Amino acid sequence: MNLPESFTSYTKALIGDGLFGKLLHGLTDEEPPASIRINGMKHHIHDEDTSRQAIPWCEYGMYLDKRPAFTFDPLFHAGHYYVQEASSMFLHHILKSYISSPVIMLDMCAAPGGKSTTAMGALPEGSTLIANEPVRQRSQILAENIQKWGNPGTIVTNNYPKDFAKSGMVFDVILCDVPCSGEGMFRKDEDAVREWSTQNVENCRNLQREIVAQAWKCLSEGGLLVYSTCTFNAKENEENVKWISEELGAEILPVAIEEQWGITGSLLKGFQKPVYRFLPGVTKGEGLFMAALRKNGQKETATSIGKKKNKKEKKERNNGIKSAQLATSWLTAPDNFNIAQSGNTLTAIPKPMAGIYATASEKLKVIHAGVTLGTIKGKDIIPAQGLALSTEFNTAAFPSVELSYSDALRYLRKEALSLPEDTPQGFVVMTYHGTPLGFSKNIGNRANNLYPQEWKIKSARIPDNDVSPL
Ligand SMILES: C[S@@+](CC[C@H](N)C(=O)[O-])C[C@H]1O[C@@H](n2cnc3c(N)ncnc32)[C@H](O)[C@@H]1O
Repeated sequence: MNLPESFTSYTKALIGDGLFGKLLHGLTDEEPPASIRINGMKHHIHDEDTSRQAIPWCEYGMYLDKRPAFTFDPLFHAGHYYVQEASSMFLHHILKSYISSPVIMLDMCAAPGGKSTTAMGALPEGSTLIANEPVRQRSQILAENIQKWGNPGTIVTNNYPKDFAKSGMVFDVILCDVPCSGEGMFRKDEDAVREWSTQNVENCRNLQREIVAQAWKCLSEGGLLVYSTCTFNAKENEENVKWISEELGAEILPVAIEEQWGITGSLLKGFQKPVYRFLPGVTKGEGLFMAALRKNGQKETATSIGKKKNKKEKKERNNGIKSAQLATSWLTAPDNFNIAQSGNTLTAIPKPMAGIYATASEKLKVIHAGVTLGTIKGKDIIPAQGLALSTEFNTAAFPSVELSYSDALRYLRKEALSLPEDTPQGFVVMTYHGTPLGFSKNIGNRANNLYPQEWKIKSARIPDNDVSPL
């Protein structure tokens, strides 16, 4: 790896020769450790499994001995786990340290969804998360990953931070996992090395401050801001945290850590505040920086938004009422939801998030919310992929067909499958190891594969054996 000279000289001066030697070894001689994070709402972790190499700062995280081709694991597509490098899971530890009752959280820079799904595993039940991504194409990937995860308490938006600042919405917790110069990605992504420059570090720093300044306007008094980058330099890290503290008045919060985790503290001279840096070669994970900050002031929660009623929401609910009666039987606890109709699409919105959903629909570009139930087509409602993957899905509402490993991959490649002869006509859930993958429509002589075109596996290869790490 050819590290840029100005990166090397700056970083050496910042972290010292000893740490730099370890970092260099980590970047050039060590394989990036493979790790996944289990979806606790879909998959049970067996405590007695002593072979599991736990990630100490996240109860759902585990290191793997090798990196399987996750694409060929149907359970990966069904949202049983997320492939995430270990350092990023530190967000779980921060949220667990400071959040103990339901909150409304905003993930401002959320695609592809690693930290949003981490947050969902850490926040108390009854919380709502808005996962936002301003880049349109990336917001679609985010919506896909959020739906695979299957937690109904999520809204996905496609907006810029200034849109949130204008919306008047407030949040108890905001994560700014800001775009950065990506030094922490050097060993995984050669483009990160090629694209690095001191000018880009400066540009990133300015953009990061802009994002945080807008986010700050949406943070409730007493609210928690988590600032995060995947880069090493102090300009985008300590200097920004110092700026947030001095210019915006944030309190920098300590998080309990253990020495053997190998997390490095502040490297900026004269700034001895609690911040957390993960260096390859020192920590078992990729490069990352995180800090927890509090907006000082009288504690008030954003949950009051959830109590606001909105005319638009009521109208949508009334329009959808007939089809809604049918679609609610598709949920395990329909009484916990309101049904919203937008165009021909029916969506189930958890009652505690009704108010925030209404406000978000009015002020922001919402591209996914709650559980997408289906699309009305004539007398039919075509069940949605999001329903099949939701943790709220009542699987008993449809007949199901259990697929073999190779058929499951064929289904995920959107190939037509022939179903057993005794399969009833109509919509059928395709399962693998009892887990829903999606729907087909059995029309007698054949079955239409309803797996979303944009989600399908593109590779034609089918491994002989199941590659699942679970
Ligand atoms: C570090 S990545 C986020 C990774 C994500 N949090 C995860 O864990 O999967 C930063 C994201 O910020 C988005 N972004 C770019 N410009 C932005 C802006 N002006 N405001 C907010 N986000 C922006 C990028 O498109 C990118 O998806």
